[in-house]
Amino acid sequence: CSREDADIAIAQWTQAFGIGGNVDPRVTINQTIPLFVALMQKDPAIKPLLARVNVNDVHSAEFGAHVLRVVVGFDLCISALNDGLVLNEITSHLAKQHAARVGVKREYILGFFQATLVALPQLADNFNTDAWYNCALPIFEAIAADLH
Ligand code: HEM
Repeated sequence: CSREDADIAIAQWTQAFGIGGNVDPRVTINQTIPLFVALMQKDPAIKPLLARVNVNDVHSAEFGAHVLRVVVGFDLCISALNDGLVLNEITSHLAKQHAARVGVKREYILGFFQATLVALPQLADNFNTDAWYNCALPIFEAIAADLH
């Protein structure tokens, strides 16, 4: 993840999900819900893990709040791409939070990376797959580091 890759990944993520700009957070939430829905269709074992955040109604305020926590958490990571020490602190914290949730598997987090690969080209101009692989994939891997 070169400095150039990082800058591209940050810019395209920000454009697509609108965090840090003037985009209504409801837009961000509505764009992210289908990623979780696709993940759960692929692997139904994910659904019970999200029962506490009202996954039975993905358009509920509770599920929206959960999705926003995920996006904001990921945004913190992406925004720290040019500061390895900070990035490491954030991903370590996220890794611990997920390791504490029994049933969350490494493949779910990596599946979420794949879901972003499908969604981002539709949301960002001239989406750069290489930059996303080089810079975003290591973030997902770091979040999954303590999972099996
Ligand atoms: C880049 C990807 C992800 C990020 C940045 C992320 C971030 C977060 C954050 C910030 C929380 C709240 C933690 C807390 O307050 O304790 C959370 C909770 C959680 N995440 Fe993730 N998450 C990601 C992907 C996933 C995926 C793919 C799954 C699939 C199973 C998942 C499962 C959970 C569960 C089960 C919780 C707890 C829900 C609850 O409050 O009951 N996460 N995540």
